[in-house]
Amino acid sequence: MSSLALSLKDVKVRFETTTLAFDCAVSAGQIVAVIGPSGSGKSTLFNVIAGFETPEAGEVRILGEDTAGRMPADRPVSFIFQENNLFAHLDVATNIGLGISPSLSLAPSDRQRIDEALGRVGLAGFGKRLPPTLSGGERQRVALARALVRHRPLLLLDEPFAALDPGMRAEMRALLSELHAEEGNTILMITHHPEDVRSLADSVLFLDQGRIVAHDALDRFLARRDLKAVNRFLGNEEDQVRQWRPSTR
Ligand SMILES: Nc1ncnc2c1ncn2[C@@H]1O[C@H](COP(=O)(O)OP(=O)(O)OP(=O)(O)O)[C@@H](O)[C@H]1O
Repeated sequence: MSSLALSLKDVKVRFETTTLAFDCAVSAGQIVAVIGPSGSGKSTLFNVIAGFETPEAGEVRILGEDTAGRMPADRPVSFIFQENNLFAHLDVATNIGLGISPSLSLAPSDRQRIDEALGRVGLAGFGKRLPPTLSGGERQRVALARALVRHRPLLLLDEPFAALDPGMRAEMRALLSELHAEEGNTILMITHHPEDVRSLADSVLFLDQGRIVAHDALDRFLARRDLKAVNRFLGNEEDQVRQWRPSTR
């Protein structure tokens, strides 16, 4: 049996008007697409895993360790959002350096790691640039470089390519796929885009009304017809479902 990167057991989050409940187990090394209708709880799930939201009950384990009481910075997790991942007034190298040391006490070897990470994401020589002078795709590459130098085993991506044009989205997917092959990390990715799912995901976590109602290998998930919420989300027609299905990988 493969080891677990993540497990949530009887986790409950209560907001004023709604309660969310999460149970799941994710094997190490997987890329998991997190999908579901708006308001189904995808961001809340990520906030619980990253430690930005404290559940009122239940257990969140990352690599087998209970995360109770552990601050976000102390969790073995990196997070990339749709936008605003970078400090606008700090240059690119410094933004990446924060991934190594939040107090920016960087040794010469760390500077070398930053340069290597920049090269790895196709941004060699960009270290002195300020984020507002970069394109959206370049900024997301910097965010990926910062995640790279952190070497955290769990990477959470919340619509990381949403603001990019289709060409850049495809480039970022390819880059993410390469980095995943090198790092062997576990990736959870919230996305609304079928092409993200079909080109990257091993499995799908599907949320509806604050619950994880399905967690299946991608092919199995797309073959499901037993859940109304999934049918509603994917559409009933075969050509609607087909856009989520990998053709060649
Ligand atoms: N801080 C909060 N206070 C009160 N309710 C909240 C809070 N955060 C989320 N919720 C509620 O919890 C539910 C799940 O929200 P969440 O943002 O996790 O959904 P989502 O699936 O990420 O949605 P979207 O795809 O639209 O971003 C929603 O009903 C939302 O209104």
